[in-house]
Amino acid sequence: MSKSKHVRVVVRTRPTAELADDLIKFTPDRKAIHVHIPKSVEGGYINNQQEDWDFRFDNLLHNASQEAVYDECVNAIMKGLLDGYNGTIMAYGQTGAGKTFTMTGASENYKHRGLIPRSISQVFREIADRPQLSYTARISYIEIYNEQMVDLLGAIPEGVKGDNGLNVVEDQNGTAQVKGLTVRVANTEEEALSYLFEGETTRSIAEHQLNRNSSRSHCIFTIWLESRSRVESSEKVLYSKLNLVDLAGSERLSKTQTTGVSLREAMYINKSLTFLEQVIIALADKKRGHIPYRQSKLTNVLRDALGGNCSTLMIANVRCERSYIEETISTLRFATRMMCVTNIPELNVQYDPVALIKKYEREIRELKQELSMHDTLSNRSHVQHEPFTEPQRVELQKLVKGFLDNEDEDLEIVSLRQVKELFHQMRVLYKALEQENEDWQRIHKSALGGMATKEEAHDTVQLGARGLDDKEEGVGDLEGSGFGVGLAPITGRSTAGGLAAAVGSVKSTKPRGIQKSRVNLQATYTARAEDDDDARSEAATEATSTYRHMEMLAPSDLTGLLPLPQTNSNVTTKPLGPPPSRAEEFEAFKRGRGADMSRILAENKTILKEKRHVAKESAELVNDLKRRIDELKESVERKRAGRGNANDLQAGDEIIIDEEEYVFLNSLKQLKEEYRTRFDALRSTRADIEYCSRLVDQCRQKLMTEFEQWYEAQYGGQIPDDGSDGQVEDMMDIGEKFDRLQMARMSQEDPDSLPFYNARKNSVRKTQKVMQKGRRLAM
Ligand SMILES: Nc1ncnc2c1ncn2[C@@H]1O[C@H](COP(=O)(O)OP(=O)(O)OP(=O)(O)O)[C@@H](O)[C@H]1O
Repeated sequence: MSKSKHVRVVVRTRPTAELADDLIKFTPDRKAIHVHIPKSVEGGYINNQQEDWDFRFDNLLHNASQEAVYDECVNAIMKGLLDGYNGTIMAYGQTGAGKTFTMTGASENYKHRGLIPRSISQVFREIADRPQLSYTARISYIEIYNEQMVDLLGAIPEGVKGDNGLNVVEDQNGTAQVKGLTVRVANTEEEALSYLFEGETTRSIAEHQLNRNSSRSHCIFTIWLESRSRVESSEKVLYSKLNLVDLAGSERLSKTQTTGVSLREAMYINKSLTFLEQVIIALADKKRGHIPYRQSKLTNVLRDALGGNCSTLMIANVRCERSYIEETISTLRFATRMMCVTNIPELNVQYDPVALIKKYEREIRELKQELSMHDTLSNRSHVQHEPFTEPQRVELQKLVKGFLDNEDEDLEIVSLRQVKELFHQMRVLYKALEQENEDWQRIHKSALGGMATKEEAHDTVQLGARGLDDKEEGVGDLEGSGFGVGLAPITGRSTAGGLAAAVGSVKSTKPRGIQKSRVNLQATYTARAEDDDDARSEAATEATSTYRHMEMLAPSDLTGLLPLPQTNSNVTTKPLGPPPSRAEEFEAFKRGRGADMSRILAENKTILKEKRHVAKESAELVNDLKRRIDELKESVERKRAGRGNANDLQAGDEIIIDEEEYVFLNSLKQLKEEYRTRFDALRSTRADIEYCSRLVDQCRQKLMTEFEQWYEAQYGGQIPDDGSDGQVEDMMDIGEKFDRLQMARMSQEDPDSLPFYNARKNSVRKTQKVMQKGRRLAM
């Protein structure tokens, strides 16, 4: 059924007592017809060009019974229909040649019933004979009259115009469908037959009401079948249909006029049959690309029967009386052309999505069972095939983070699902980093915009000489002096002069008044963990999240709290005499106009102090852990050395360790885990400290800038009565004072060392900045 097949054509003659046997001869094999019309004959036939015609068809049914016609025309197509192939049987011929008799038959006489009722009966018989399949039969019946479609199973049409809501559309497979057509389910043969009769009734009512001639219309009765197996997987659904088409009379226009058919009707009939002929000619011409199906409703609706995926059969109904010889030749010529049309019958299979999903679920279940069996047999029982849970995702993210931080040398790959999740987590981290970077730059820009020289927070907890970034020894290495917590070395500090020189103010887009800024603090340090342990403790996460949403007041939140300096000389009232000392005024300023900022500065300092304290304790703990780890490592090394040379071992020999070494190794593992946890917590705290320091600096800067502006507005460029240069000693915190003292001491001891000192300080600062940036990017 998958090979191309030409349209089968069977000629059926209407029985007559006046057979023109001198003009029409049938070959003994009943496959061919010879028509002979001698030139100058009486009776009015015009035949100047040709005398003889030979037509060959698939079969000739002369004086055949309805049953014989059915057996010849329908049996093969019916079998295909039940198996999922489409079929079309159409009756073509002049008016009165027996098309309707062939297709519908005489409704009052059971013996003379036509192909449609016989097909219905056989469909239900076949369905009953195939209990292994579940069939659904549906019926539709459509009439095309003057290029208008009428749904014969729908409401009786009220007017002659329009298609009564019917529309020919193409589905996704390019198959034409009549949208809006009533398609009724027929559970029994009787039900299906009742639809046929209902359609006939509607047709005759319409004929009567609208003054139609039913022989001028095309009728398409369709049996739709849907089948699925009751025993096998039922997601496979077969769809098929059988079109039983009774075409309008094919007589020529001149003839219709003589028989009283209205010109308009005759033109429509002629037109649609001409289009049918054009389609058939186009299909017969293998070089033709375009087939003009859309020219008429008939060809559009029947497109899958004409050069499509249907098994198609045409019954050419002819009359063999002398007076109809011309029409008979015309019908036989059309039928001959029709034989050149080839169709490629195809199985119409679709898959029920719901049943398909059920089937796939079943298959997946079975495959999982098989996979888990396989895993067990190949010692891969830890491999997970289910989607990852949220905690597992968090764990994987930690793994990725450790890998990116160089803490873990390798990521152990256990399954494709895990690889995908790792990549996903990598993307998540990358996005977070990008966002963080953007946020940081924004904060940095707005908050530090005014800080010209004081670039680094000077009270930051400093690492020891071999700090967090020491790639070889790791954090807290005692040999490298471990963590140093407290005052930073002098190289890490800025000068009081630098602080005093800082100018500018921080702009804020927030409304006036204090606002708390929620800042996402993310540890920005990169450190290499010493060993290849991939387990990271939850405590680290907790430690990070404790400060993640720490609320501190940023100086930018205070914009508008401080009084704006009054620069308008008309408004400012300058006191007479030398201005008071800046220090005194600054103290007064902190109690008055700058009270809020001063308070916030103090609060931020307190928070910073607390965090330093936490960091100090944390660093001590980490150092202690490191020391214990080193001790244990040495003990393990000693044990190993005592075991002798590993080279002495033969292949397959097992290394045996004693109980003490086992305890050492166990403790070592636990200590390392704790070390990582503490280390992560420390790193998180340090990130918080860095941020807090920055805030403290900003607050201080803001307070001082506001004060300077206020002082300038108050006293202009007057020299204070204390003779100071305007620097505010009181504004310096202990770190700044320390810096200054150092500077003073060094300039006293060796004034030449100052440039060196300053250059080194700047270089350290730059290096710190670069490293910080690198860490941020690596996170
Ligand atoms: N094979 C046949 N045996 C007996 N009677 C027939 C046969 N073919 C046609 N007739 C009779 O001929 C008459 C016209 O037939 P029918 O209506 O089927 O022609 P038609 O081709 O459908 O015409 P129209 O195009 O007008 O619909 C009917 O009365 C029908 O009973």
